Amino acid sequence: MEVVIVADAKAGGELVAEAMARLLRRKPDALLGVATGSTPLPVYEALAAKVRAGAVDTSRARVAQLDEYVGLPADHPESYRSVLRREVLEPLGIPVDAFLGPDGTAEDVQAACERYDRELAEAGGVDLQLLGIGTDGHIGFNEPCSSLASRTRIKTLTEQTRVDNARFFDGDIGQVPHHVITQGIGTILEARHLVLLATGEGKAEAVAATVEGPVAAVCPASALQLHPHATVVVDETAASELKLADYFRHTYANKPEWQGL
Ligand SMILES: N[C@@H]1[C@@H](O)[C@H](O)[C@@H](COP(=O)(O)O)O[C@@H]1O
Repeated sequence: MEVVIVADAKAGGELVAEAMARLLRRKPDALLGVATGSTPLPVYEALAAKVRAGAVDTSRARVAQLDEYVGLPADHPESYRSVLRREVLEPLGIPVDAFLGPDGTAEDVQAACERYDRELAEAGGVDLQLLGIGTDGHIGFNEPCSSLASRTRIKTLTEQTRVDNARFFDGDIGQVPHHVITQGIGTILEARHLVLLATGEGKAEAVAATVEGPVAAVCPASALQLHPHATVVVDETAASELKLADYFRHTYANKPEWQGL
C-alpha cells in the first residue's frame, strides 16, 4: 500500500484527478469506479477542469457506481445515481449510457446485486476505483464487520452513517434510508487500482486503522492492505494519527517520477 500525504483537499483532488487523466490517456475507454460523498468532489472538479482545458478526453470513458440507497427512486436528487449524474457524468461530458449502477428500486434486490456484479465483470472490470472512507472505516457502504470476501449485496446502515449522511437530506435523519446496495469488499478488491482519498480530522482514526491496523472486518477499509495496487491519499489532518507519517513522506518525496500513483 502506498500512502501519500498532501497539504490539503485541493492538492489531493489534483493528484487523484491526474492519476485518472493518465489512465484515460493510456486507455480512453477505461472504467472508472466513482464514489459519492464530499471527499471526492475536488477530484471531479480537477478532472473536469482538465477536460475543459483539452488535457484529457473523457468521451469514451465509462463510469461504475459503488453503492446506492435502496428504495429511493432513481430520479430522487439524493439517489447516488442522480448525485453521480450531477457531479461526475455531466461535468465530465460522459454519456448516461456509459454508466453502470445497481438498481436500488428492484423488487428482487438480491438478483439486482448479482446482476451488477456480472455487469462489472462483463465490462472488463473496474480500472481505477476511487473510494472515500466513513468515520467508522466503511468503504462503499460496507459497514464494520462486513465480510472481506463479500460481493455486491444489500446492507443495513449503522446509526452513525445515517447521522453522517443526514446532511444530504435537509439534516433530517428520518429521510435517510436504512438499507443500501453496495459493491462487496471482494468486488471492490477486483478493481485494478484502488485509490482511497480521505481529508479532514474526522477521518484520522479510520485512516490509522486502515493503514497501520490489522486487516480486520471491523475496519472494512483495512482490506486495502490485501490489494497489490492500493494508494491512500490523505491530507495532513487525516494523516495526523499515522505513526509512520514521516516514512510515508520520505518514500513519496523520493519516488521516481515515472512511477505515477
Ligand atoms: N457511501 C458513501 C461512501 O462511499 C463515502 O466514502 C462516505 C464518506 O463520505 P464523505 O466523503 O462525505 O465523508 O459516505 C458514504 O457513506
